Amino acid sequence: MAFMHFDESMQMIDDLAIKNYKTKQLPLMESQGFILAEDIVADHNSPEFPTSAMDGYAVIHKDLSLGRLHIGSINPAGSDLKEEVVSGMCIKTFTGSLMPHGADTLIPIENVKVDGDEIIIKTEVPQGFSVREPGENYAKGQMLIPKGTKIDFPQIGVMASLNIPQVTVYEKPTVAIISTGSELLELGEEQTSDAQIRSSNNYILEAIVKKYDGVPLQLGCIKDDKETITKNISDALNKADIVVTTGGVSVGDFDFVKDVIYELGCDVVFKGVRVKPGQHIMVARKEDKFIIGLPGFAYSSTVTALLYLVPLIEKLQQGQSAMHRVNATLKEPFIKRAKKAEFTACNVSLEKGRYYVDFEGKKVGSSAILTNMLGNVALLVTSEDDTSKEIGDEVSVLLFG
Ligand SMILES: Nc1nc2c(c(=O)[nH]1)N[C@H]1C(S)=C(S)[C@@H](COP(=O)(O)OP(=O)(O)OC[C@H]3O[C@@H](n4cnc5c(N)ncnc54)[C@H](O)[C@@H]3O)O[C@H]1N2
Ligand code: MOO
Repeated sequence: MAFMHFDESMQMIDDLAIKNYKTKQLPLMESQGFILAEDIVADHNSPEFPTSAMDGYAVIHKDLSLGRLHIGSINPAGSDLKEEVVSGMCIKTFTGSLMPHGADTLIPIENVKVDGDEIIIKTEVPQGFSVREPGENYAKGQMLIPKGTKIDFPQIGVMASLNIPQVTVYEKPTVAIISTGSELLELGEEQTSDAQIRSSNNYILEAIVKKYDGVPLQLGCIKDDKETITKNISDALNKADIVVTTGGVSVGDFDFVKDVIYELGCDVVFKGVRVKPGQHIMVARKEDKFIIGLPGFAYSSTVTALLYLVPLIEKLQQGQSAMHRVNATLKEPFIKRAKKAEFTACNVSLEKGRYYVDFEGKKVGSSAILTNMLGNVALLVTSEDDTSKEIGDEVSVLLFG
């Protein structure tokens, strides 16, 4: 099967339609970090009534020219004052108090001198000064937070002010993680042969899932044995919304994962993309569940998880992309090595509002070099039609958010 263009594979992920989204209700204070599954619309004005924004005296503006006003009464915040301001008088009013009826302006304490039960106007203020009009913060019917927003402190605050104790959110998808490879040792497992290597893939994937709003279900490492792989993937598919595997997707005699995915009766969205690293990537679906077969190499599985797994986690929650592309200037030449879309680990720095890219400390070699992901890392993105680049050239860089 011919490998597809990287952009086409991205478009196919984008076009995947979800039939039934999973949502749930959460108490407001447990909803931080979830994605909102309902529009939040104001059901009242804030403030509901004209409210004082300073400590001072509520007056009728045209009375300021009288120079002196009688203090009729006192109106602390929280009191439901019935008395009205009439010409020639004022009511002492505080920050957060409702403006008394009749008054249109609040003259601050600093602008007057108190003389017995009267105030003397020292410095006038314009009409309406320090009066918060109804709807100043938000107006009844106003759409405040659209569905699809990730809930963080500003949303929590605004929803609290709207008296929303329960909120409908998308469930974070459960992502089952399986690494395949008979050579793999889990964390802490004793090494018994020189042919064994320590697995990093299933752990880095768990961390990626957590960072990008999924719930990881760590299933560890399994052997390159077709029966074991079949059983583990089909069990995982029952328990999770997304199953992600690493290894076993290329052309070796023991690369069973791709065959198992076909044999489980999944619809293969694509298999094989002109991308480096990760050309053997496989994405399949079974109704609203997904299986992603990532290549075994540590750098490949990490990059392809960011490119394909993260958007699927976001898609199941109607979320927005946490990663974004920016333009940057090359501080070193970049040698284009493959006629594929390439994602090359680079160092990114921000200087005077511009991003710069260099490759200091980054090794050129196989897709096993996971340490290239350390440091202030981002991915330099080039397309299959790009050629090598020079110092000073503008390039596109993917930041991890
Ligand atoms: N004849 C060909 N050989 C290979 C091709 C090809 O097209 N023709 N493609 C190469 C590319 S590109 C990649 S990427 C790998 C992908 O192979 P698999 O996905 O089948 O992965 P494995 O062979 O199982 O493993 C590859 C490599 O990664 C190590 N590995 C595996 N799992 C882990 C883990 N959990 N943690 C850390 N490292 C892991 C494994 O030991 C191998 O060294 O195929 C190329 N070959
Ligand atoms: O798929 Mo491989 O990741 O290009 O090394």
